[in-house]
Amino acid sequence: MDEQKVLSIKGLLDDTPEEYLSHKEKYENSIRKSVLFYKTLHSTEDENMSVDEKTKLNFRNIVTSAIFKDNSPFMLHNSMFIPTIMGQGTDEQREYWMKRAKNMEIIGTYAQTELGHGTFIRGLETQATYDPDTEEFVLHSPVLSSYKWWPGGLAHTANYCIVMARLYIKGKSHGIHPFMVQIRDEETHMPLPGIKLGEIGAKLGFNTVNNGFLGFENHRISRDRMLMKNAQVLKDGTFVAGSNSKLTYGTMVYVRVLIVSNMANMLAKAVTIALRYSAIRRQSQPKPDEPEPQILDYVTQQHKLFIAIASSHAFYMNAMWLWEIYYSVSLQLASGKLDNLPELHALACCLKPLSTIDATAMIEKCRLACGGHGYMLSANLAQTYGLATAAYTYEGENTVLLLQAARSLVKAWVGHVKGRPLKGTMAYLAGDSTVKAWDGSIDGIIQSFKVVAIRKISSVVKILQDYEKSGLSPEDAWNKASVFLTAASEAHGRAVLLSVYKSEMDKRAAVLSPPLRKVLLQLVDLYVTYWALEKVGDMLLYASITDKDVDELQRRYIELLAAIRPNAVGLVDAFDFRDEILNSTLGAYDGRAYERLMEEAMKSPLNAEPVNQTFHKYLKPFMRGKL
Ligand SMILES: CC(C)(COP(=O)(O)OP(=O)(O)OC[C@H]1O[C@@H](n2cnc3c(N)ncnc32)[C@H](O)[C@@H]1OP(=O)(O)O)[C@@H](O)C(=O)NCCC(=O)NCCSC(=O)/C=C/CCCCCCCCCCCCC(=O)O
Ligand SMILES: Cc1cc2nc3c(=O)[nH]c(=O)nc-3n(C[C@H](O)[C@H](O)[C@H](O)COP(=O)(O)OP(=O)(O)OC[C@H]3O[C@@H](n4cnc5c(N)ncnc54)[C@H](O)[C@@H]3O)c2cc1C
Repeated sequence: MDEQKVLSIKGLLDDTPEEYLSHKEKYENSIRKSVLFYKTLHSTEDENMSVDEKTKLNFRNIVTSAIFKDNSPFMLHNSMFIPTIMGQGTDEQREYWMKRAKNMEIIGTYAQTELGHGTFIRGLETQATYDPDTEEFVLHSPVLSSYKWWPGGLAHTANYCIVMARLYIKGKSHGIHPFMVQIRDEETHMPLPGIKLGEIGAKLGFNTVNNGFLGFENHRISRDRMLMKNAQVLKDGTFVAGSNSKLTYGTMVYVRVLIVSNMANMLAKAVTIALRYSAIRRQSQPKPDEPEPQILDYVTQQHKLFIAIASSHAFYMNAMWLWEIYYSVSLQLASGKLDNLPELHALACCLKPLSTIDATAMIEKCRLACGGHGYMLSANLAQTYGLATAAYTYEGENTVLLLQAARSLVKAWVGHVKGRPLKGTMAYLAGDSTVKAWDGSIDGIIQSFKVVAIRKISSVVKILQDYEKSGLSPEDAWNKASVFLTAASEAHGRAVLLSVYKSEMDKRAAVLSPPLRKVLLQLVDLYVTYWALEKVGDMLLYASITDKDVDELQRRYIELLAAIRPNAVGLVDAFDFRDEILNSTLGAYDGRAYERLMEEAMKSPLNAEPVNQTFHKYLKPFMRGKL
């Protein structure tokens, strides 16, 4: 977005420090900013969102997620409401609803999770009962646990939403399907009859996303409000099943792919803040006759921060790679070819968890690396953590997704043992898993991660088979082995993250200037070496690493930190975040952290007066023994 647009947005926003607003004021301020922002953003977009509308949407998501500290109440409109219309609507439904949604004539959200169910979609209780006499669906929330609970923007912002409900026809359940439901009057914004709406309350973060609850009391919608691309209900109530019931879960796969790039973005913001602050902060005096050094010169500080730079690059490369796979599978699905969907699902179920686990931990490490000032809300590290850690849970809780990936890995391995060929990102499982001697090169270490994954998958399959031989049901065997099933998925995910980061960088290296190539490949080396040391137990067990090899790896790691140090500030400047986007007293480009901390402190309402009224009301009588 060009300079003028950003500046005009900044001017339009005219931000008041959200930290001192009430819960209600925060929401109202966020609506004000969102409206102004989208008005400006909208005018910069190609009106005919071309073929790859999702890429354009991703752009809008990127900027939206970046410009709001706690995210916008419009977030779900772009990230799930519109993608669901695109992915689940018939051509005519897309034609009608996409126009209204893209022009912001309506604001939508995605209501799937209920008070009683989030992970187990097949357990959702919201009912959509077809009435052939009136050709309508009757939406009903039979019990409290069936209330929709969590959807962003649902409480007071959206006037439409996609409701994932259980379809009943003549008393028979036909599974979960998407329904377009108007929830508020377009003129008065009052909830429509038979619809209960409200906000779910204050949260760890996301406090301006307006997460809400929704209950139905026999609310009727016309038949054409069921999004019928993947399954249909005819006028007479005949149900026409789709080619694969999981196609209705398509939006979740899309968002999981989006989250990997979002984690790259979040982590880049946090490490920009922490690293710039580490360059201006001076502390302690290791050498008596020298001035206090920049804390960035402490190797422990480099250890905390440089991996975050490399991880952001790794997530970004993996996200772009995964996005390509998503895009090609989407085109295949559109032509009825489903056989690559399981692999895409398994990949998303690995990379979304690993990127959120790593990003959450590393963003927290960035905060901790900034001492007391990192604890200030004005540093914008706590809020960034709050946004990232939410992604551990939403869009499929990480444990559950890793178990989903394990399901695919176990099936692939069992098939391989029976002679079925492996393909795509699991083809390496057919490779030789015996490591004669440790190979400390980048490719050698990546190969060792693949061996670790092969060995973990094969051993957990053996555990499962032994449990079943002992008489346990497959479900009980699965549950008993589940800790090591998630470990096998993580190992597979690590192998994918490392090999894709390396191969994607190799592709780009050829067009980079030699100095830039050198620095970026140092980050690849740092990433691979860091994880080899983090997973040294696995390397000892499965990859024949010796104590001498570990010693060499540690020395290489230390040298890499030293090599990256001169370019560290340049590497975070290269993320090119404007101060308005970083929104941080510690991370501003000019390095005036202390002045900004003081400026922000003076905005505290408590500083409006030298003596607070509680002195005369409470303190003074208390201290005088007169209370
Ligand atoms: C998968 C489950 C956990 C289990 O479902 P179940 O029905 O029990 O299925 P199983 O029996 O286990 O498996 C059956 C088979 O189906 C296959 N399967 C399952 N799911 C899928 C799928 N999605 N696709 C394809 N296939 C699937 C499975 O492999 C089995 O196959 P087989 O039998 O082995 O052959 C399921 O219940 C589940 O998915 N649960 C999770 C629920 C969930 O994800 N909920 C999400 C609700 S919406 C939400 O949380 C929204 C949150 C807010 C989102 C905000 C978005 C922000 C994005 C970022 C914005 C900014 C971006 C900026 C970008 C940048 O910064 O760059
Ligand atoms: C900030 C935020 C925004 C959200 N926005 C939306 C939204 O816009 N729309 C929407 O529909 N939803 C939204 N959600 C809801 C989110 O999708 C759910 O919270 C998530 O799917 C997890 O479901 P749950 O909360 O019911 O937890 P549960 O499914 O009850 O899981 C709780 C715990 O039980 C464990 N567990 C559950 N099942 C299994 C299993 N099979 N095996 C092993 N362990 C298991 C999990 O590991 C988890 O730790 C949002 C959530 C958050 C935090």
